[in-house]
Amino acid sequence: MFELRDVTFRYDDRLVLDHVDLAIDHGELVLLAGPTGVGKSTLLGVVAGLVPAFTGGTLTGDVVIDGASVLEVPARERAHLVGYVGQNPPAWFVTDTVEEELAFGMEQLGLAAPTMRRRVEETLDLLGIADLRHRDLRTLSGGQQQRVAIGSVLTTHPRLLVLDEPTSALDPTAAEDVLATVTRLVHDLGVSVLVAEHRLERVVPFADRLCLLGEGGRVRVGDPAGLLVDAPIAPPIVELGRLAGWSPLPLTVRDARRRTAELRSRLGTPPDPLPVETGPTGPVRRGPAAEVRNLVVAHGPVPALRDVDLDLVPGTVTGLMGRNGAGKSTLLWSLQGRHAATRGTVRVGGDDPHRLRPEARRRHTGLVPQSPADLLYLETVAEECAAADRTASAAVGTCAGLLERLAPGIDPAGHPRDLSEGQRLALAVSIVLTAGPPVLLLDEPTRGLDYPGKHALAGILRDLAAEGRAVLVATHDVEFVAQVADDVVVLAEGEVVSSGPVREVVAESPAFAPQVTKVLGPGWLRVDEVAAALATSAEVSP
Ligand SMILES: Nc1ncnc2c1ncn2[C@@H]1O[C@H](COP(=O)(O)OP(=O)(O)OP(=O)(O)O)[C@@H](O)[C@H]1O
Ligand SMILES: Nc1ncnc2c1ncn2[C@@H]1O[C@H](COP(=O)(O)OP(=O)(O)OP(=O)(O)O)[C@@H](O)[C@H]1O
Repeated sequence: MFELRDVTFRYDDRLVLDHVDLAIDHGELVLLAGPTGVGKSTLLGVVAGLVPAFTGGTLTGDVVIDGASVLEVPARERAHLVGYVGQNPPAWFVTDTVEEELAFGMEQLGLAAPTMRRRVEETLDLLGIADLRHRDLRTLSGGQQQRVAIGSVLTTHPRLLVLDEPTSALDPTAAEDVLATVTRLVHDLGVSVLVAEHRLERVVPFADRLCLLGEGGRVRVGDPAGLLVDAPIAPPIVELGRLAGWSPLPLTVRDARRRTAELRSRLGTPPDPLPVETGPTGPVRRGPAAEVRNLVVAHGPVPALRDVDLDLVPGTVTGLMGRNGAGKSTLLWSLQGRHAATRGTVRVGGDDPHRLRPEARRRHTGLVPQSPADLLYLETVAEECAAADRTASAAVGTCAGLLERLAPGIDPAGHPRDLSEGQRLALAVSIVLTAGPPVLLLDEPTRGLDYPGKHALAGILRDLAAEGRAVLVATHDVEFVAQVADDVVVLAEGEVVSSGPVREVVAESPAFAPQVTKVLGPGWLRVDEVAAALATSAEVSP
């Protein structure tokens, strides 16, 4: 049994956790949720012994594991009790290769060699990374790194597993597999798990209880379905349930499907029926802002992209999806110019971006990288925003205005290093969007963002597209794609395996379908469409 007892934590003048009590039983999975920057990572850090030791700030209260206080036990010595996976796996890697990383924690615990060997093999299989075992950690894709990080704590068989946004870099299928693996440990070994996650749709089905952390640092803990009735954050399926007046709220697609007959009868046909084979309709599209033809890009012997064709059209938001390691980031960096084409061509605004100087590249494209900290180098948030406005010759306050829409309430005098993951991402996105180049590339831009933040980002990207920009978003967040994308391109092992209008592509593939499509069938993507259809049908038949 694990407990936080009356924990209060503050950074100087900012109260982050206010008299928090939380108990987690053996074999229980608790989901921690709350708005961007509210203090979820801080709470997990308290449990793992990182806060306040590595962050500063003042902590009162107690952290208890199996009846004994661990407050005075340093993080390193808590490692056999608490397995912690942070938000940015590469920052935590201590070795060079996948196998070494999986073994490292066990070596620290002094486990016998045969045990270590067995657990490494088991974990490689469990997480589907056996073929990566000898790879250099730095060359792995984001999702591959995430799996290794989770594997490296699983091998130590901790009593409590603490995971900070473990699924944000994982493709939908991998996310489900990893959570199922964790749940199996919970059940078989009685491990306790505390997971912080914004994508509630992914984790709620696995959660025994929900802990909601609100502004002001107060928590509410309880049964997920009960708490979500009026929680400020809710996955699409819960919003759908609230709209339809379902009680108790369904938390899984399966539960929701059983209740849809009545809702469907009120809904009529989907908003934008699947296009029939009559060719494109709608506004005439202009020529592409970026063109990729027969592109092959190899990192060493194995090509990461094989014969890829892609057009990015002004006025369009394109979602780029596909399994971990499918080649999404490689494609973005090829469009940006960092990667050279091994074969084939890339043209952005008519030029080969790889041959351009950095300033010229920036005029053509803006890229928000997977690790947003790479873009930040100044001392305060305000300085970053002012520099972004100056560089882009944008009106003073442009960048700060974008930031306020994405993640409200950030202290402009704060250091970017002290931002939460979602706040830092919002700042990086704001800086790139301030420049407003004709082609915008975003690599997994919803990490750390709560539902309102994602909604705001979707709105901003739609506005930029409406101004005539071409936007390409690589993401595993199927709900975000449903909100923002016109078209979707799916990569598999470096090849384009499907592309077209979002409604068609996601309806064809269960892995990429958002919850509303899974519940109501092809044609429906978002809760707001369902709400609009219900309003119309109420007008027609009062
Ligand atoms: N060293 C620090 N000094 C001052 N404030 C800090 C420091 N570290 C974090 N903060 C602030 O504390 C708050 C909580 O941050 P935390 O990372 O715990 O949030 P979070 O809920 O995990 O966010 P996200 O959803 O983005 O992951 C944020 O507002 C952040 O700006
Ligand atoms: N420097 C490198 N050396 C060897 N292989 C590499 C290197 N960089 C990337 N790769 C491999 O190329 C493939 C494509 O990687 P990429 O980062 O483009 O995938 P991704 O679709 O963005 O994945 P994710 O969704 O996990 O972020 C992966 O298998 C990755 O391991």
